Amino acid sequence: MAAESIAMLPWTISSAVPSDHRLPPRGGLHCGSHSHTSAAPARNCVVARYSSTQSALLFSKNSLRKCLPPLKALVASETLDAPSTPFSGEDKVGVLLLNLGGPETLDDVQPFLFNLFADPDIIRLPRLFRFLQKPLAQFISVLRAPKSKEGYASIGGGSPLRRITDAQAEELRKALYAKDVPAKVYVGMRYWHPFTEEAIEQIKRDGITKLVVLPLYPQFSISTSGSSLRLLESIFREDEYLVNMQHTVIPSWYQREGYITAMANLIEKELQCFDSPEKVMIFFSAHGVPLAYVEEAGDPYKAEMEECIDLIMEELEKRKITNAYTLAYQSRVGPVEWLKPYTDETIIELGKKGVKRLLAVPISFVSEHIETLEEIDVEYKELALKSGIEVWGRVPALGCEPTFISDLADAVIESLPYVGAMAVSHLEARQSLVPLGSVEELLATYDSQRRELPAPVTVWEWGWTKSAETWNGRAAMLAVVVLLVLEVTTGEGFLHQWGILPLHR
Ligand SMILES: C=CC1=C(C)c2cc3[nH]c(cc4nc(cc5[nH]c(cc1n2)c(C)c5CCC(=O)O)C(CCC(=O)O)=C4C)c(C)c3C=C
Ligand SMILES: [Fe+2]
Repeated sequence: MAAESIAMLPWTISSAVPSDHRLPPRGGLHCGSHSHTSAAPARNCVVARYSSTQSALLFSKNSLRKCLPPLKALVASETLDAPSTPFSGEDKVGVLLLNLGGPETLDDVQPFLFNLFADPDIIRLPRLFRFLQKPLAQFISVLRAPKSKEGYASIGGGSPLRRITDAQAEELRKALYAKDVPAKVYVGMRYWHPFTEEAIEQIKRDGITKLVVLPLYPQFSISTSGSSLRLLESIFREDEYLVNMQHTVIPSWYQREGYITAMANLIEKELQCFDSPEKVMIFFSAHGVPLAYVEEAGDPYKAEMEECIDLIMEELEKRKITNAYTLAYQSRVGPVEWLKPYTDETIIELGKKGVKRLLAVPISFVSEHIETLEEIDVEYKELALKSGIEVWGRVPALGCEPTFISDLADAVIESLPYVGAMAVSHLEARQSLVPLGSVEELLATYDSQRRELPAPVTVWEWGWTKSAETWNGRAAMLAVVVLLVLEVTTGEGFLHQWGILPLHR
């Protein structure tokens, strides 16, 4: 998706954490971060948060090493509960893979887009205007559909996501079985079939007693895993069976050895296709998110992404592969600032700097999808060749790569003793296993940043105060309504400029 080609009203995303789902205040810890620049190996950044009442943590082995003193202190002050639920033969284990979903036919495109834009984790309206969420989603999805259909038509008439995710589920089931863990594996999509609700119905019919929830996004973002977990939380809350079913969530797994190895294998293999592999710049392209998600709402996505890339580069270094590399963010939407640098601008810059060989590595998603098959393979390749890059290559998405699937199976197995445990308190568990927690705990972890914003004020103030945010939001919505009316009546404006509405000839 080209940045300018997506219809959305991004100024509505003033904050990505809905206040109506807020959980009680908890303690929070941030332990460092860094910015990432081209070719300079940025060292391990940290995504470590904790809640003082229940210890849901998101961090990796490496980040733990860096943060050890404060975390040790934290652990010492907590009750060290053993994993509470020994795993018995009576248990029926289920694994729920969460994914985004994609339209399977061109007729699915508009309703799929409606579901996406109706998600408050994608478009956030100020509270006063929440009732407009669905009409707005309808409006934007109808406007966007023709362009989006073009993209899906060019990749064969629909998204391959369901087929690939189903295959991953089947391979994961087999890998678990081979490791003596018979389990059923379900697929729950956020915006298209099979919807998460459908998967949950099947889980209930099958009488699953222990569930491992595994979002298929290596790095956590409010807009992806967060959105799916929020949905899951609301489904769990309303259902007696589910309230009593034990579960645990693996919120992100970008730091796992098997995943890192699998990514490094793919990169190493693809480098061999170039005539001078050592002269190739490795170009990690991650899906972007609006900057406000990271800076206002505490989305760990950027930090996790940077750490993930450090780990992959460290692994490659061990294999004596020391190529220059860089990270950029693709698929931005509308005029607000998204995570930078942007992929398209970076490609142009690299061309200007005389880089001749680029190997694109899609890093935020484990299946081929429209943004790899169309945006990277067609749009960015074309841009690169125009910008002076002479040789372009692309690493395939992981799909059903055996090392990767086997590692996912290990992640599930390692999480099993913690299914149903209220909190993960063991230092070793935190150090060596996937970070775990219940849906509720994990949703609470990314609330920490927001609580650190200035206290609510009653008078108008400029800046990021709650009052200012509210009034900015209201003013923005009024402006949106006025602009939309003007746009439709005059045939001119930003939607036409972005190519979302056709220009009058
Ligand atoms: C980690 C991956 C992804 C993040 C982060 C993400 C955030 C995000 N996306 C949009 C808007 C759209 N996304 C669309 C499709 C889409 N997005 C991802 C992944 C991430 N999105 C995937 C895998 C897909 C589906 C691809 C497929 O094959 O079907 C679309 C629709 C596609 C189109 O119209 O071209 C939109 C729109 C936002 C606004 C956002 C963060 C706030
Ligand atoms: Fe997206």
